[in-house]
Amino acid sequence: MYTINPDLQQERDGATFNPYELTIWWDGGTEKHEKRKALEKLFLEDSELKDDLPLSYMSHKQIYENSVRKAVLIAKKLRDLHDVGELSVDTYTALLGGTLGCALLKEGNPLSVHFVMFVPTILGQGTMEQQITWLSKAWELNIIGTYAQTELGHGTFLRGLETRADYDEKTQEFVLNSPTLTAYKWWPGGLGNTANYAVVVAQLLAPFIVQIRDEETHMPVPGVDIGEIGPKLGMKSGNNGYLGFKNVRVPLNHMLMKNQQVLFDGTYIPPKNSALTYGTMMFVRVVLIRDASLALAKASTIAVRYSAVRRQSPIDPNKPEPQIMDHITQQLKLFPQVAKAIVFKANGDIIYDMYAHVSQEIEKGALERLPEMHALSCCLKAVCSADAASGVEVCRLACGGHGYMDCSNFPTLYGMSTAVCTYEGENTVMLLQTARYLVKAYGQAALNPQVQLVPTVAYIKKIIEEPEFVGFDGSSEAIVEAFEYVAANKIRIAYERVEQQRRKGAVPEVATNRCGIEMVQAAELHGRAFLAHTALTEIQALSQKVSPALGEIFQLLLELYLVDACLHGIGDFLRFIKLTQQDVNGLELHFQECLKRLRPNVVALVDGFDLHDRILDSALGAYDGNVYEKIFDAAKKSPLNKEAVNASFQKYLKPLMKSNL
Ligand SMILES: CCC/C=C/C(=O)SCCNC(=O)CCNC(=O)[C@H](O)C(C)(C)COP(=O)([O-])OP(=O)([O-])OC[C@H]1O[C@@H](n2cnc3c(N)ncnc32)[C@H](O)[C@@H]1OP(=O)([O-])[O-]
Ligand SMILES: Cc1cc2nc3c(=O)[nH]c(=O)nc-3n(C[C@H](O)[C@H](O)[C@H](O)COP(=O)(O)OP(=O)(O)OC[C@H]3O[C@@H](n4cnc5c(N)ncnc54)[C@H](O)[C@@H]3O)c2cc1C
Repeated sequence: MYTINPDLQQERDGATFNPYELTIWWDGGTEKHEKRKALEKLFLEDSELKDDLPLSYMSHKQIYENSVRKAVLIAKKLRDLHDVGELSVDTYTALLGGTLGCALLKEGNPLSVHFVMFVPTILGQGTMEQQITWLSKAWELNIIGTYAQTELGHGTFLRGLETRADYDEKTQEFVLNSPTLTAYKWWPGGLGNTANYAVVVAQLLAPFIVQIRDEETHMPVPGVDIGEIGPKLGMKSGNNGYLGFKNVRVPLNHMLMKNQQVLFDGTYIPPKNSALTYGTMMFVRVVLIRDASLALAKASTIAVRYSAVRRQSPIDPNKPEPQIMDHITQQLKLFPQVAKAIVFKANGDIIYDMYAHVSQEIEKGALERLPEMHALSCCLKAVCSADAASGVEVCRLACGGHGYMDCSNFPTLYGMSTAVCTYEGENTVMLLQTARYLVKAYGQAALNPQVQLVPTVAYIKKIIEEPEFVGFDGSSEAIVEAFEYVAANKIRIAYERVEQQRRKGAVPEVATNRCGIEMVQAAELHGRAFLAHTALTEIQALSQKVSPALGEIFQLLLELYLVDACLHGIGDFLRFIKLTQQDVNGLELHFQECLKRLRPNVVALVDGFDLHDRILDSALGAYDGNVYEKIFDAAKKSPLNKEAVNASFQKYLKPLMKSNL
């Protein structure tokens, strides 16, 4: 019998808005919502896509083989959808890392990098002719590719990559070599045992399409040394691999030549902007902002539902134990994560649209907005992924001991979300990229007050025009303005310290390294100021478009997000703005007031994310809230419970116990 836990039901009955309305916004409209539901039905009800045994009880090899089996089933279904004309970009996204994809292959899909990086690189870096040659084969999965850039010795510093592609004019071929152990490609997803082609980034820092396995036998082609890199913290079925080359020859036209060319006679024509080679990474960084929102939505759904069901420790000694959500410190942990999920979602959508616009301009040869887009995508990728990973961990801790169980799904969620802090550009490195741009922008504005800065950094000029911040009243508008003011001052400090170092004779790179701490702080605050600004404009506008009941909730989430963000950075605010004791008290009380006001609606809010139980895959977070039954059922699946006495008793324990007699 399907019964809903009464505490959870009571929460739902007490909500003041309809979660379905939130779901429709979250999904991007009714049509997209219906498509998502149909897709979930198609994939989640397929018994072949379910795992009988939890992954924790499978071996490394079993996990991989099972993931390939399922990845192929998913790919076949995608092909069927394609044949009936029902395949859209949204479908791909959902199935390759989105919520649905993570439900079907919770530890990663060995074909993800094929779709997320191999195909986009051909699109972004290949000439029209190269696209015609490779794209249909890749879409149809006649070939399976990966993106092999990182090496054992270098991931961040791409100019330090050691893989060589030397041009042989006589045969008009490139010869690929890994001259050292550290030149081996290391990490690419799907490279271990799955892919037979790879985009290989080699010096001259260009992408090459290289066949790495035979199309029939799947044996590595001569001169290629491939393997899988072994177990990792998470993403256990990503099939990350290594790859070395010894005199592997590829034709000249296997170098992807949209942005840079090598002619038959070996003449090299460099790209208009060297960063164009890094285009695929920018695209993925943009997508990762939405992924951060999804990670927080999942984690907060699990922890909020559990906190409505779990009762512990009386608050009033004369009353029964309350739902743990009534401990205010529990609200402190959970509610900001719900608010961040919504704010990151709104930001992710905006950035995605901005990226689409900028990449259209780039296609036409207009590169003016590329640096701005790069700077923004880097710091947002860093800030959102870091907040998502720490938010998932906060939610796990908020579930006490049971949060530590695999069956809570927090270990997997954490493994997946913390990986984002490293891949597609390690977060500190990303912040330093943004900082470099910000410091330059500040310098331009400081030297020439008439200079026009691009919209996302235009606020920097305010502190030059009006060095004093006046009129902080604790409102959302004032917090956003203060955030920009604080960020601008942090950028100013980074700029001034870099200049000081340069005056002392340091070359720019050394000066930047000496000021790295100021630089990352400035970039983080710039990211947070952008998130706050967009949250204000987008969520306020959104509140007007939905029902008054939901509008009120959006406003409340906005306030909660902003006050929480402000209190987290209060040291910086106090440093640059004349806040009084009363102002800070006001912020603290406002924050607590937000928690109190959100309390009756928080279950409905996470219900509004509408995450299917299979997507959550958590004994603690299921819609029905039958937590204890589900924890027990999960424990029963342990192979150690299949026999009353384990063989180790006779073999080891008993002799030990007897020898003590
Ligand atoms: C499912 C998961 C799959 C995971 C897959 C992966 O992880 S795949 C592997 C993922 N791997 C990674 O993510 C590796 C991370 N590493 C990198 O991306 C780069 O090596 C780097 C950006 C750190 C430095 O690069 P560098 O040493 O060549 O550059 P520099 O610092 O000397 O700056 C030179 C100029 O270029 C500019 N610029 C740079 N990038 C871009 C861009 N994308 N766009 C536009 N512009 C860009 C920069 O701002 C600067 O401009 P300025 O100031 O001169 O006007
Ligand atoms: C799960 C996963 C999947 C991946 N998939 C792929 C893939 O499909 N294809 C692929 O090519 N790669 C892939 N990668 C590799 C990934 O892109 C790199 O690991 C990442 O770019 C970081 O590079 P690194 O490992 O060299 O770190 P490092 O650069 O060695 O970082 C180590 C430390 O050094 C610091 N550091 C490095 N440079 C600087 C600097 N300039 N200034 C200040 N600090 C610095 C960093 O901040 C960090 O604290 C994957 C990685 C993971 C974890």
